[in-house]
Order: sequence, then C-alpha cells, then structure tokens
Amino acid sequence: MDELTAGLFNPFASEEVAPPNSSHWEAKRRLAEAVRQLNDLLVSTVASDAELAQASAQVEALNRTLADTPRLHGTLAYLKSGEHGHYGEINHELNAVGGQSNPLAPGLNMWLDGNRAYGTVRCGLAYEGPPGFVHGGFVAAIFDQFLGMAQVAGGQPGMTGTLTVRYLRPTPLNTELKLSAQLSRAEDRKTLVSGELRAGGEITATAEGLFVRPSRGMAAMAEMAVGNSGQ
Ligand SMILES: CCCCCCCC(=O)SCCNC(=O)CCNC(=O)[C@H](O)C(C)(C)COP(=O)(O)OP(=O)(O)OC[C@H]1O[C@@H](n2cnc3c(N)ncnc32)[C@H](O)[C@@H]1OP(=O)(O)O
Repeated sequence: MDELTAGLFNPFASEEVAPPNSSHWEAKRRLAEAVRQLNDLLVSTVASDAELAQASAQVEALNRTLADTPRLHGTLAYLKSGEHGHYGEINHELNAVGGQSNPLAPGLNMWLDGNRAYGTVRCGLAYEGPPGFVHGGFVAAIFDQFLGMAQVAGGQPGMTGTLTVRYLRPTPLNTELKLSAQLSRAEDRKTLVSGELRAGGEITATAEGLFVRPSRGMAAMAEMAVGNSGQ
C-alpha cells in the first residue's frame, strides 16, 4: 500500500459507523446532517415565496460566515495539514458518496467481513429520479463507492476502470437499502467485484466493477490532482 491507500480501510472493520476521530469531525458531521435535512426540506417545502426568500437570505448569510473561516481545499490539503487524521479517516468524512461529513453523501454505511462486503444506505427525497424512486445515477454512484471498498479484500486496491449496473426494478426512496458484494477475481493490478442492492428483501440492482491499480501507483494520482481543488 502506498501513502494514499494506507489506513483507508479501518473505518470498514465493523458494522458500527466509525466514530469521528476529533471534535472537528464530530462538529462537521452535525453540520452535514443539518444540511442533509435542509436539502430534504428544500425539495419538499411548498412555503410561500416570502418564506423562501427569507430562508435564502439566512443560508446566504451562513455561507458568507463559513467563507470567511480558514479552509482546506480537498482531501490532500487535509492530509498535508497533519491535523485531521490519515487519508482513510479524511476520506471517510469527506468522500462524495460515503463521507459522513459530506452532506452530498446519502449516509452510506459499509463494512468488510473477510472476502465479503456489506452496506446499508437510505436515500431521501433529494435523490428522487423516477417518481418515488432513487435516481439511477445515484444507484451507480453507491455501487461505485461500495464495490470500491469491497475490492480491498483483493489486496491491490485501484481506481474504477469499468462499472456495469443492471437495474432490475426501481429502487425505493426513504427505505433502508442493503448492499452486499464479493470478490470475483483479483490478479495483478486488476480486481473484479460483484454486488447487489436490495430493498425489502428484493434485489433492485446488481453491479460488477473492475478496479485497476494504476501503473504509477495510487500516490501518483495525487500528483495528477494538484490544482484541481478550486483554491
Ligand atoms: C482504494 C481506493 C478506492 C477507490 C474507489 C474508486 C471510486 C472511484 O470513483 S475512482 C474514479 C473513477 N475512475 C477513474 O477516474 C479512473 C480513470 N482511469 C485511470 O486512471 C486509468 O485509466 C486506470 C488507472 C484505470 C488504468 O490505467 P493504467 O494503470 O495505465 O492501466 P494499464 O497499465 O494501461 O492497464 C492495466 C490493465 O488494466 C486494463 N484496463 C485499464 N483500464 C481499464 C478500464 N477502464 N476498464 C477495464 N480494464 C482496464 C488494461 O486492459 C490492462 O489489462 P491487461 O493487463 O490484461 O492488459
């Protein structure tokens, strides 16, 4: 393992969501949950125009306050600060799909048990695609992240090369969804993982992911990323 992937998988050692490793992440998880609720409320409220304008002004004021605080742009900046844990912990907080402190992430919980991986997730109204059901792009994103975690059992974690999702039936919103995956093959730099997503015991989608460990190593991806974080 290199610098980027070292320690990445500790948060997935058990079914319990790994607790925040500092008061900073604890506070940020609380804020992230509030923003998730805000997102849910935003898409569902039919408040008056005046109420919406007032809410906008309040959120805009909060944005100005946070914009004036010290900021770190991207996971690598957090890593370099040396104050926010190792990469695995930072990724566990900020990842776009699995991050506990990222309100974009739907609250995906994942854990490994030998060669098998398990997970749960619940997608609220903000994830609606077809009426009452989860947007297919988010189903794919959940699989990408989940299979990406499951591949570590192969010992050569890499980037998603190919992800194939088969949508068998619509995946319901506001329902506990269960994920499971297993390693199909791990050879050289390539790891093949397959998984399924269930709602109420029924499989709604299956997926297969081929992960490729970059020839230049995962740390080289970090070098390529310099300048991408919008500073
Ligand atoms: C531990 C971290 C967890 C990460 C979870 C990941 C979640 C993500 O969303 S990752 C983001 C999405 N993915 C990406 O952005 C990846 C972008 N692509 C790349 O960076 C590169 O193309 C990468 C790393 C996939 C392969 O590059 P490189 O190492 O140069 O591959 P290369 O040496 O040419 O090929 C190695 C082998 O893999 C195969 N391969 C390469 N790319 C792919 C691909 N996209 N699909 C299938 N097979 C591929 C090649 O055919 C070759 O096979 P063989 O050895 O049998 O000839």
